[in-house]
Amino acid sequence: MNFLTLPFFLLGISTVHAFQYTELAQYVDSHQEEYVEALRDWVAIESDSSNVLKRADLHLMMEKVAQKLRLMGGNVELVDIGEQELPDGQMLALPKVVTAQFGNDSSKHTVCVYGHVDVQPAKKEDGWATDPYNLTDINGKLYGRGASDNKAPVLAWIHAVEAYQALSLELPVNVKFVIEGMEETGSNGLDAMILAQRDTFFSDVDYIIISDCGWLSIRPALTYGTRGNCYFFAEVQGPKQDLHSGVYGGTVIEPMIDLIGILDTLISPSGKILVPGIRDAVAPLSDEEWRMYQDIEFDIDHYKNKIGASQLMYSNKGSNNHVDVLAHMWRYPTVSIHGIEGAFSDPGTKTVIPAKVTAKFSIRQVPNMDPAMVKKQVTDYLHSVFAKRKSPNSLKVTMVIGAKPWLADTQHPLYEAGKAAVKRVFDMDPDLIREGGTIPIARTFQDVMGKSIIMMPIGGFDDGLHSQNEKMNRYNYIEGTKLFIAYLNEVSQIRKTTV
Ligand SMILES: CC(C)C[C@H](N)C(=O)NCC(=O)O
Repeated sequence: MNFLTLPFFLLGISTVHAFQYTELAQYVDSHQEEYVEALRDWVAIESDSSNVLKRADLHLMMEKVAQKLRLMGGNVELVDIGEQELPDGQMLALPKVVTAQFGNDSSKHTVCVYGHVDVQPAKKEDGWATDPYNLTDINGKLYGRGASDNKAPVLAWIHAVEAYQALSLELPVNVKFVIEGMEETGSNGLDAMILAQRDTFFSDVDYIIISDCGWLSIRPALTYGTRGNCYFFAEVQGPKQDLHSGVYGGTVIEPMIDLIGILDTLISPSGKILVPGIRDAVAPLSDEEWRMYQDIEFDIDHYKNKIGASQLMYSNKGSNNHVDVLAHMWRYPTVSIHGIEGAFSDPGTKTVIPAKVTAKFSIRQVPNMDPAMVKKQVTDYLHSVFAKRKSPNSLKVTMVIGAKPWLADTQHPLYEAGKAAVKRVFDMDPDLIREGGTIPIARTFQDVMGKSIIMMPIGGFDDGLHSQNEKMNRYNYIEGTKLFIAYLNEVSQIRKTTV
C-alpha cells in the first residue's frame, strides 16, 4: 500500500516521495531467516563487558559491527576510547566505539541511532534452559544472552537501513550509528568520546534514537524517561587472611557480620530508603504524571505471574493500584543489593571466616537526585553506621557508576512521529512509558550535546534482560525492523527547524 501519512499533511510538508512501506515490509518478511542468522552470529560472541577475561571477545564484537556496516557502504570508524583502570591498578583497553554514517544530504534530517553490543554475564549453570551463547528458537522465542539487550534492536536498525538500500530506495533521513561495548558497566569512555566529536561526527545530528529498553505489555511503547543509577562497592577488611570458623570463630570480629549489619541499614523491609537526605531530593509525583500512569493498562497479577512473585512491595487495593507499582518501577529511587565478593557462594559447606568482603549495591536515581550528592550521603551514612559498631575492621565505600536519570518531553515531534510509525506497523496507539533501568549516556546526549532523544523499544515485556533465559521474540524483532523503517520516514516529515 503506497500512501502518505496523516502527520505528513499536518506538519505542512509540500513535496515528498511516496513512502513504499509495503515493499519494504515485504522485503523484511522475506529476509527474516537471514536476520535470525545475523543475531545468532552476534549472540555467539560472549561480549561480557564486566568480565576482563572476555575483553578479546568484546573487541571481536566491535569489529563485527564495524564490518557489517562497512559492507553496507557506510562511512565507518572504530574510535579508540583509551583504557580503563582495574581495581588492582592494571590498565585494560576499552572496546572501540563504532561510528557509521549513511547519507550526507544537508536538506534532510540526520538521526543518530545509539546502541550497545556488550552483555551481562551468563552461564548455563545459572539456570538457563539452553546455552546462553547459542541462539535457540523455541516457538518463536529467540533465547540467548544479549538477544534483547541490545543485539537484536541494534541489528534491526541496521536491517532497516539495509532494506532501503536493497530496494534502491533513498533513505528519507541521513542515518548515523554510534554503537558501544561498555553500556552494561556504565559506558566507560563514551562521554569523553562524544564530547570530543561534538563538532565533527555529532555536529549535524538532529535527533538521537535509542532502542535499548522494552515494552510494558503486549502493546508497543515509546519511552520518555529512564532512572539513573549510583553503583557502590562497600569493602570491609578484617584479619590478614581467611580463618577457620571453629578455631577462630568467637574471638575475631567478622568482616561479613559487619558488612551485613551496615547493608541492613540501607532500606527498610517496606522499601523505605533509610539513608538520610536521599528521599528529600525526589521530585513529587505530579497530577499529570498520575493521570498518565492511570491511563496505562497494566495487569498486576500478570506482572506477578511473569516474575513469579506472590506479593509486591506496593499494591494498594482498588482500581488505581497499578499507579503505585508503576511509580515505584519508574519514578522513585530504590536500593538493590547485588552480591558480596569474597563471600563463600559455592555449593557445599565451607566453614570459613572471609577476611575481606565487598558488597555491591546500587541506588536507582530519579529527578531531582544528583549522583554527586548521593555519593556523599551514602558514604557518610555508612561510615557513621559502621562507627557505631566500634569494629576494629576497616570500611571503604566507593561509587563506581554515577548515572543520572533522563526525561523527555512527550510533546516533541519525535514522539508524534513515533506514534504515527507505531500506528502504521501495529495499527494501535503506543503506551507512553518510563523505564526503571538506566541508559547512562542519555543525559549526556540531552544536556551536554543539546540533542533531543526518543527511546523506541522493540523488546517484549518478558524478555528477561540480565536474567536467565533472556530472549527476543521473533515477532518483535521482525515487526520492530518494520517499525524502524516506518519511523525513518515519519522523522523525515518533521519540520526542519524543530530540534
Ligand atoms: C532496561 C535497561 C534500560 C536496559 C539497559 N541496557 C541496561 O541494562 N542498563 C543498565 C542497567 O542496569 O539499567
